[in-house]
Amino acid sequence: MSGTIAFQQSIDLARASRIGGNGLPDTAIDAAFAAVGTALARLNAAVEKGDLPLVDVAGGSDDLPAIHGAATRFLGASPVTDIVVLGTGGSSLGAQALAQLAFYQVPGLGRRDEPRLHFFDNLDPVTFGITLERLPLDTTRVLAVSKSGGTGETLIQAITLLAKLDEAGLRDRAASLILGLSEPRKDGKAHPLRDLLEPEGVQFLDHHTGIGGRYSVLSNVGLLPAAILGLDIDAIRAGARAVVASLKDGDVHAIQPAVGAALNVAAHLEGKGIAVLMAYTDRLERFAKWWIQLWAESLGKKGLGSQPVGALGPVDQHSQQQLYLDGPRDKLFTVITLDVKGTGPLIDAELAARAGQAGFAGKHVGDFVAAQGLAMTDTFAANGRPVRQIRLQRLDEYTLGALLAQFMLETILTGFALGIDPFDQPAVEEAKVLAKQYLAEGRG
Ligand SMILES: O=P(O)(O)OC[C@H]1O[C@](O)(CO)[C@@H](O)[C@@H]1O
Repeated sequence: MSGTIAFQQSIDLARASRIGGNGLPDTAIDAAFAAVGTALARLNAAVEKGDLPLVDVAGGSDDLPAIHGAATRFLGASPVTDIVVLGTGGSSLGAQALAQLAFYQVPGLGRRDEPRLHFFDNLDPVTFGITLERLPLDTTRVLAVSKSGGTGETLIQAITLLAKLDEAGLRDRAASLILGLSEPRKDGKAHPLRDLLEPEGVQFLDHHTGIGGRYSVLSNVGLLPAAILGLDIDAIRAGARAVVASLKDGDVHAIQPAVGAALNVAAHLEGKGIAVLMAYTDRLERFAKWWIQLWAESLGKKGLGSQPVGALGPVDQHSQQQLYLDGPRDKLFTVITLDVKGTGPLIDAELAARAGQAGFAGKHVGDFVAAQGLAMTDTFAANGRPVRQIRLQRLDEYTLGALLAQFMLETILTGFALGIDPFDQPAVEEAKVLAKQYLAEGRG
């Protein structure tokens, strides 16, 4: 039996019938649901045939003991002060989204406990150089992730790190300090990351060959770092499983990824070219980053697709709200709120009165944030800006697993419904190849 879906979704305030003429007309939403119904049948048939391993993995649990075991071996017996994850795009962003549950890079707070966590998904000579100097290498563990094994950034980081170990007299310990995660070597073919690290004795876990990087968060790519951080990966999967199981529920209007896809398809039909995801919790800041890659790389093809924008509430109310409410009517908004009423520090009544804010008195910080999320949603609607609401009771592993599954499935269904292949990314190769050529030629 599958569990309950960890969030509530409503598209009511996206409808023109609710918010006026600039909302999405029912005719567009009905047409979108018809297209998504066909897309859903295609998706379910592909799952049935075993052609969509990402869905099997998201809904399964057989591989979890192996991931737990790998996490234990990775940490080893001696104390670990720092964990470095090398990898970019889909080899990093999903793990970062999960790591925010353990307060990784949460704005204004960050993670204070050891092991410290470093995701090097962007290549910056200054940042990487300084961190390499500062890292206590003998108590650092490195996870090098790349589906293809050929990504320049990841390779350069791995090469320089290996050289640093050498310099520190630790190269003979590379096998216990580094773990790789990549596709298996194909017969007779070069595999740059394995070719680099395996001669040092570095072990590799296999990246599922049938799961693209941006869809890999619920595989060992996201769950190994999560397990290393002590997150409950079984609960992450359980949350995802509930969403996956709902795909067979029958009524397309009640299947949450299908509802989300229909909304986006309707927005497409109405010429809204920008999708904004605004979450009212710091711990979903990386989730938005993860979704941006998922959405952009999956759907931005052949002149189609919408521009994903990540926003954080309430801070972006003080940055982008003016444009959102009064700028071009080209956006579909998704507001994710967390039930934070009654949580956080109490606002002292006397001090609130002194600041002339009697309305703050006796309230909690969470009461204000909850009021802001609702006020923002209602203001979108009042200004005729279509907005989808996703409400979370709590933010934990189960909920995040559900959200990750929801947004991956919604993306696939949107692609299928619009006639876009959501699994390839033909355009990204060009600049990658050129960059390696320019590097060899000394250009830049
Ligand atoms: O996991 P890899 O093969 O290193 O690729 C990293 C990222 O680079 C891309 O290929 C884009 O350049 C993404 O699709 C992918 O997630």
